[in-house]
Amino acid sequence: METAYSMAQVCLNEGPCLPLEPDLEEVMATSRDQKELLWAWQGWRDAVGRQLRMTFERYVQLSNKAAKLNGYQDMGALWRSKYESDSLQEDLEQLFQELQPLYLNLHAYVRRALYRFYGPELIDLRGPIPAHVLGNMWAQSWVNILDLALPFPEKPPEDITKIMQGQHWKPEKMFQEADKFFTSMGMLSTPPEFWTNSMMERPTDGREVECHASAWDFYNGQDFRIKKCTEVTIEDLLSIFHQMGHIQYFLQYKNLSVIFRAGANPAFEEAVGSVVTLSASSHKHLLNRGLLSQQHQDKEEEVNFLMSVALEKIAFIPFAYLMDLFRWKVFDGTIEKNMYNQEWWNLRLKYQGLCPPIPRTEEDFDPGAKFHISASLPYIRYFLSLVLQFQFHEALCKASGHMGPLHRCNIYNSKEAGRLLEDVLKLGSSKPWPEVLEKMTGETKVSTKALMTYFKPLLNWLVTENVRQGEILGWPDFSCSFEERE
Ligand SMILES: O=C(CCC(O)(O)[C@H](Cc1ccccc1)NC(=O)c1ccccc1)N[C@@H](Cc1ccccc1)C(=O)O
Ligand SMILES: [Zn+2]
Repeated sequence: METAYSMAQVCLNEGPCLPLEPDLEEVMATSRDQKELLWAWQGWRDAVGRQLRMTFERYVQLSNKAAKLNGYQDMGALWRSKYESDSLQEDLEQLFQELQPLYLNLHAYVRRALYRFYGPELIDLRGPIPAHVLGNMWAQSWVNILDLALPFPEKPPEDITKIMQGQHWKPEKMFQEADKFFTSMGMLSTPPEFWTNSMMERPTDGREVECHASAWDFYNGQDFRIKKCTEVTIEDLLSIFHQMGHIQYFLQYKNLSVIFRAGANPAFEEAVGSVVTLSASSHKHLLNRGLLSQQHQDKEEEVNFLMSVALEKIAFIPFAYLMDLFRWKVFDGTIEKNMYNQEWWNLRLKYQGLCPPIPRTEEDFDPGAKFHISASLPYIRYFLSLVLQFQFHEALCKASGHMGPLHRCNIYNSKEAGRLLEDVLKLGSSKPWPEVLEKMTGETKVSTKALMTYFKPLLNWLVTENVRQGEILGWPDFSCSFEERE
């Protein structure tokens, strides 16, 4: 399934066939022609999802067999056991409910912005949003339609990708930039092997590679690598920070017994790189690194900035939650194989407030169009990481002596924050993760408080704006309409 996903392409009538990275993702990110977006969206699902369906059915059977032979109810139970909690699903639902007001306000606001651009024939102001116009192949991040959803369009942010390309950034420099962030905090730098053994660009010698980024620990205390088909964009720079967070964890726990060379739990592994990205994407840091020229941000520019972070992080919440809600139900038999696609879209409607842009059938297998489903990679780790990374950010900012709003904090150069983060990462998985969380934040429970604090100024603005527009929160018109569109 993973190979089929990594090799899939969508062919133009006459002319080239386009791979997902960078071509189809570029179309989904930049096209404002809903027919072109539909072509890429449907083409990818025809090329990947449909092909994986039969294999996925067999994969479910074999996975459950393996899980049962290892004493678990089903594979979903085995995946959840990694978090060592007998109230995991209830705790996750609680976190999701706490974040709903933020998501519903963002959804209503973005729906209005898309209505303004695409019109009433595509957008129903009381209904779900079609999944192909959100700027991302899976509608998991909406940051690429910031231009359509900018609160103060007369004060557009600088285009960092253009600035990077204008400064002739190369992939290696992007990796050095991320490495420098960690060393600026007094943390560990990558060994020479990293720079010779990593694959930082898609090979041009014809080798077919899996382009979805990943970081690898070779468990010999010396060999650590990243594999990524890097493009010179701000999105890829931030993705590299995420990958270098995995590498930093490897470096910090490399002297532990091999059994403990892992994150405190899978969400901790994902949160490390993402927490550094919160600082790296701050206006202060990008200015300091010469990627922005505008000195200060006024109130309105700050709302614009918070909107860009929310389009990345808040839009992600329901997607990251439903990915394993779906798979847990497939593994425990609640979702039978002849209902995979309709149940997938039921969850996409219920949690994300999205509709497919065209009718879907059980010939399709749309979940398979996402890497982690084809690669059998659990996803709830990213949902939990989203909450954790703001809890970590708050703790590290406090350690660095930051005063003022959380969204203005940048822990670059902070040796105090570096020491706190090091002390936590050095533990690997040698302590129960609530103890590790307590060492970092003083709390033993995952809490949405820090995330809500970070976005408070934006939520205030969103609520005011949505009330002013008379928006309906949610999607009472829950049917997905497919009337023919020119
Ligand atoms: O998939 C990723 C990044 C890849 C990864 O770094 O999480 C990678 C996934 C992977 C790929 C192949 C084999 C195994 C895992 N994870 C790692 O490289 C990794 C994971 C655990 C320990 C060490 C490395 N991010 C998710 C979610 C995400 C995260 C952050 C920002 C945006 C979106 C996505 O793109 O949907
Ligand atoms: Zn990761």
